[in-house]
Amino acid sequence: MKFKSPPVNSLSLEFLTEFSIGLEKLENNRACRGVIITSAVPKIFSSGLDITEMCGKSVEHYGEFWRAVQEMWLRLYGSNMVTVAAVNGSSPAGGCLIALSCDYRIMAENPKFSIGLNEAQLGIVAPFWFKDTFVNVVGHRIAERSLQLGSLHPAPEAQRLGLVDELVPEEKLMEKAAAVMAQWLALPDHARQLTKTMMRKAVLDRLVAHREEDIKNFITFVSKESIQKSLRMYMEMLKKRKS
Ligand SMILES: CCCCC/C=C\CCC/C=C/CC(=O)SCCNC(=O)CCNC(=O)[C@H](O)C(C)(C)COP(=O)(O)OP(=O)(O)OC[C@H]1O[C@@H](n2cnc3c(N)ncnc32)[C@H](O)[C@@H]1OP(=O)(O)O
Repeated sequence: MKFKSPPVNSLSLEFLTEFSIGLEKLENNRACRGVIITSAVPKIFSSGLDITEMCGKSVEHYGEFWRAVQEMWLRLYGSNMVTVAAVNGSSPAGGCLIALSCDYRIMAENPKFSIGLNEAQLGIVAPFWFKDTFVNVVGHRIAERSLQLGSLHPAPEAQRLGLVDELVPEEKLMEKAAAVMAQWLALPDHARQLTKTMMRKAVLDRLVAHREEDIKNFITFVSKESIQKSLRMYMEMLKKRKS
């Protein structure tokens, strides 16, 4: 799957819905045993959740948007397929969550590309299931420090922390991703799938059990004037940085 929503592959409601439907179709296709996720937008894997979806909209919209974010994660993190992220650009916040939800992460070895859960820098808080996914990849201590500081880690640092599994030159990324996919697909599906479920079930079940509460929390949180102000200021900062 190649993300192609310029300029930055931000995860809008429309993008998330299309991504989830795409994953569902592949999941139901018995001929498809694995998926490599990458980007067709130069230098950007995904800029994370579309901030405009969280600014100045109705309560109903926030609810619909958050359900779509949850749905995407439940499908990807809970997928029976082998999932490999070929991270060919920067990947903050929700973009990082997509990579973390895959079975294996390969990143282009460009120190200008960074990845991490930077929510704290926006004045917002990563929800518990973002945190759980992060902890399952890098461990509690690294996740705690990185989350509190809202760190975006340049590719070499991300590899040192275990946030990505390996770095390769950009031109070799897809070749390497295909080789990793072949290695994982060499195992019998049933054994690999049951193992994956065993490792991920508790974290998936936690969101399923608290899904409606999580939506309510998101709506309450994002509707606060202080949070709206932080998000508006962040968007202005992005635009100013450009000019
Ligand atoms: C206690 C209870 C807690 C419950 C709380 C529940 C939930 C709250 C948590 C919600 C979770 C949110 C997770 C997220 O994903 S938030 C999004 C975080 N994303 C970012 O911080 C990335 C911001 N973007 C960048 O850093 C850069 O844009 C870049 C990705 C590095 C690319 O840089 P560059 O190539 O230089 O491009 P520009 O910066 O010029 O951007 C082009 C264009 O795109 C707009 N844009 C960028 N990112 C976003 C985005 N995420 N959403 C919307 N729009 C974005 C940018 O403003 C430019 O627009 P203009 O061309 O119109 O100026």
